[in-house]
Amino acid sequence: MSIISLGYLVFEASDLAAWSKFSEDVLGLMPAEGGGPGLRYRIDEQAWRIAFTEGARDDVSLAGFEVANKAGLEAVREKLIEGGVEVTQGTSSLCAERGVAELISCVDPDGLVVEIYYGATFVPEVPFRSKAGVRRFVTGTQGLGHIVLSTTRVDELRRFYQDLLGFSLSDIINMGFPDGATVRVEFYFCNPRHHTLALAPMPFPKRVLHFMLQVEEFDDVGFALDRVLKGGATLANSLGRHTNDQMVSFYVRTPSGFDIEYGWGGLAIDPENWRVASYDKPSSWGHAFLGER
Ligand SMILES: Cc1ccc(O)c(O)c1CC[C@@H]1C(=O)CC[C@]2(C)C(=O)CC[C@@H]12
Ligand SMILES: [Fe+2]
Repeated sequence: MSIISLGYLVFEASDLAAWSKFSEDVLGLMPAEGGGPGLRYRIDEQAWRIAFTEGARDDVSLAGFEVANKAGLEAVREKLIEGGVEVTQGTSSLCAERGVAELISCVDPDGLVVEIYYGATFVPEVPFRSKAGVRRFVTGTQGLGHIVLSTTRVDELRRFYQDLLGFSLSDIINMGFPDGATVRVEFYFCNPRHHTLALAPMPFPKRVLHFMLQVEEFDDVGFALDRVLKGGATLANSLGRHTNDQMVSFYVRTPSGFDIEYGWGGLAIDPENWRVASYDKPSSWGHAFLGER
């Protein structure tokens, strides 16, 4: 009884007009109906998945993780409290704003607000439709995608996400950099998506290095790549295939300075029978680094 998916993400962004154009015209997200100030987008039947509020940080400000039901919420609440984490009950107006039945809120060791909820709102009567022509994003039991956090406190974050929230290690990649440094990135799953969370112990001025959205059809990666090149957005890493989850993807620089990975073909694992693996490189081909950070 623990976390079953990454359900929603909120970012604080300084240029909402740029994000609005980028989200719809490049990424192919669908504006959500209603919802307070800022921007809110859908990628499937869920009422919203990704939101932006105006602010100077240009970083992720909140991650919403899903539990199956009330029993799941109580189990996670107990683990957090036992682990010494302060837990706040979401008010009914906050639940209404998020469109969930119930939520609790806490803060991870790096200061990221984490909400745990069940009972998300679905709007099947308004089908997902992308102005840019994206057919389907891969969500469902795999949740919205994955997020990679940069940190200098990997031990504390591992304790929080693995020992308290119940994430499991998928694998470890020891990445060598041209300057001779190696970074040990840890990948974690909570459902059949190979990783929902990764922890990268490297200095970066933001918490989020990138988050990943996966499309069902390979051509929708190609069409998105065309829109990036045509729309003047910066390609951060070229098309490539990752060693661990076998995802074919590219990375595009967002208006907030972190990246979005746009991918297809990621491995769906059997969470009950997974063995940890190690790799010594991030990609079997491609993902050439193009954009300055
Ligand atoms: C290695 C890998 C496997 C699967 C993924 O979904 C994935 O994003 C990665 C790359 C992770 C890694 C990262 O996000 C931190 C910044 C890194 C080190 C880069 O600059 C390239 C690879 C990136
Ligand atoms: Fe990724």
